Amino acid sequence: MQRVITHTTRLPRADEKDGVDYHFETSASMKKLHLLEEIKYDQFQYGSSFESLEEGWKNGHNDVIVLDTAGAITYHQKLGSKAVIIFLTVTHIDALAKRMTLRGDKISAIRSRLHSKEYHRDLALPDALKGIAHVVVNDQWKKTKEQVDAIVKQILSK
Ligand SMILES: Nc1nc2c(ncn2[C@@H]2O[C@H](COP(=O)(O)OP(=O)(O)O)[C@@H](O)[C@H]2O)c(=O)[nH]1
Ligand SMILES: Nc1ncnc2c1ncn2[C@@H]1O[C@H](COP(=O)(O)OP(=O)(O)O)[C@@H](O)[C@H]1O
Repeated sequence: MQRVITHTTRLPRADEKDGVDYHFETSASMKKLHLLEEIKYDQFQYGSSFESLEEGWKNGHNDVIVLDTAGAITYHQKLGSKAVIIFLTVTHIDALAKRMTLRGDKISAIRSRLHSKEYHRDLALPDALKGIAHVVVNDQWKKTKEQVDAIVKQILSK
C-alpha cells in the first residue's frame, strides 16, 4: 500500500527527509494547503492534504496513513467504512519512551511529548472509535505485523 505523506510544522529528525517522511512546513506554508483535517499534537501542527491523498486515489491504491486519534475520528466521520482504523497500543507504556530514546529522539523532544495532553489522550482508544477500530497490541513487532496483515487480508477479501 502507498503511504500518505502528511504535513507538519515539526522540524525533521536527523534521519528524516522532506517529501519522504513528511512534507515539512512552516506555519505560513501550512495555511496554503488544502487539508482534509489538521490537528495540533504536542506543540506542532500536522495535517493530511487532498494533494497527497489524491496521489493514491487516482492510482486506485489502498492507502495507509498514520494519524493521531483525533485524525482517525475525522477520517471515520468523513469516509465511513472506507476508512479502516487500526489503533496501535502497548501493554506497558514505558515501552513508548524507551522506543523514542532508541530512535534517537532528543531528550527535550521526548520530555515535551510525554508532557503533552495529546500523548496521554492517545494512550487509550477514544469512545468514538470503540467497536470501530481494530486494536493491535504492538509489543512484539513480528506479532504486530502478522495481526495487521490478517486485518488487511480480511478487508481485501471482501
Ligand atoms: N491527525 C493527524 N495526525 C498526524 C498527521 N501526521 C502525523 N500525525 C500524528 O501526529 C503524531 C506525532 O507524529 P510525529 O511527530 O511524527 O511522532 P512519531 O509518530 O512519534 O514519529 C503521531 O500520533 C502521528 O500519527 C496528520 O496528517 N493528521
Ligand atoms: N514492537 C516494537 N518493538 C520495538 N520497537 C518498536 C516496535 N514498534 C515500533 N517500534 C519503534 O518505536 C519507534 C516509534 O515508533 P512509531 O511507529 O514512530 O510510533 P509513534 O508514531 O507512536 O511514535 C520507532 O523507532 C519504531 O521503529
